[in-house]
Amino acid sequence: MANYLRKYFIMGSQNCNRDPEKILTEAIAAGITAFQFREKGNGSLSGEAKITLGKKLREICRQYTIPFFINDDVELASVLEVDGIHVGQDDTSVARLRVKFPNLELGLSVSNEEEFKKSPIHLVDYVGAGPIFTTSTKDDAKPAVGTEWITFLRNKHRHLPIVGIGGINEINASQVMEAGANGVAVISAITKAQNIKEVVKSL
Ligand SMILES: Cc1ncc(COP(=O)(O)OP(=O)(O)O)c(N)n1
Ligand SMILES: Cc1nc(C(=O)O)sc1CCOP(=O)(O)O
Ligand SMILES: [Mg+2]
Repeated sequence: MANYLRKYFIMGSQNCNRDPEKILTEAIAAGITAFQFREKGNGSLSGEAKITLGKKLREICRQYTIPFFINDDVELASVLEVDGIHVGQDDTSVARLRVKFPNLELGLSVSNEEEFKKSPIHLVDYVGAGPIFTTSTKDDAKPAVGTEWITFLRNKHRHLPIVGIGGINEINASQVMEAGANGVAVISAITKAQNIKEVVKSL
């Protein structure tokens, strides 16, 4: 059941202080199980530059058979021949995506009870639950919800694939798993790591 969620790495060039291709290649060698291209926020690329980087990162994932997700950008989903799409509550609806991309994995962010109530859980392959801890990576992140949020979702849906996100690192990842998550999604824990191999192993 969605084993690819276990160590889910998310990255865009705006998160990197060195070559994103090198960071992704090191993270794959270290054992990540999925990758999401999230080119978004201050300093991110757009237009042709975004597509060019997306193609390079997609090719690396293809080479190592790592599932490749795109964040938000539905047009790029086809261009990059992605394995899956991750959307939030205010992005393209999961219902539309399910019709347009019947064979892709679909992930949806669910950050609180209000969002949970209006989410078509039966249409998604997994939910991204967070921010579990405080994060400085996403400017418009909602308030941290703690690992209780994972427990809440797990009690509602015993078999729902859940990935925790937000402020997760090699030290607190075990709390997220113990609360019932299938995996952890991280950005800065890997992009800012001194030693990617050690961090991914510890996750
Ligand atoms: C695995 C995963 N979970 C949550 C998110 C956040 O998605 P969203 O709420 O749409 O916010 P942005 O990432 O688009 O800023 C995610 N990307 N991945
Ligand atoms: C992209 C994203 N989504 C979040 C959510 O709560 O939905 S938190 C977040 C940023 C995660 O970055 P880091 O691992 O560096 O904290
Ligand atoms: Mg989004």
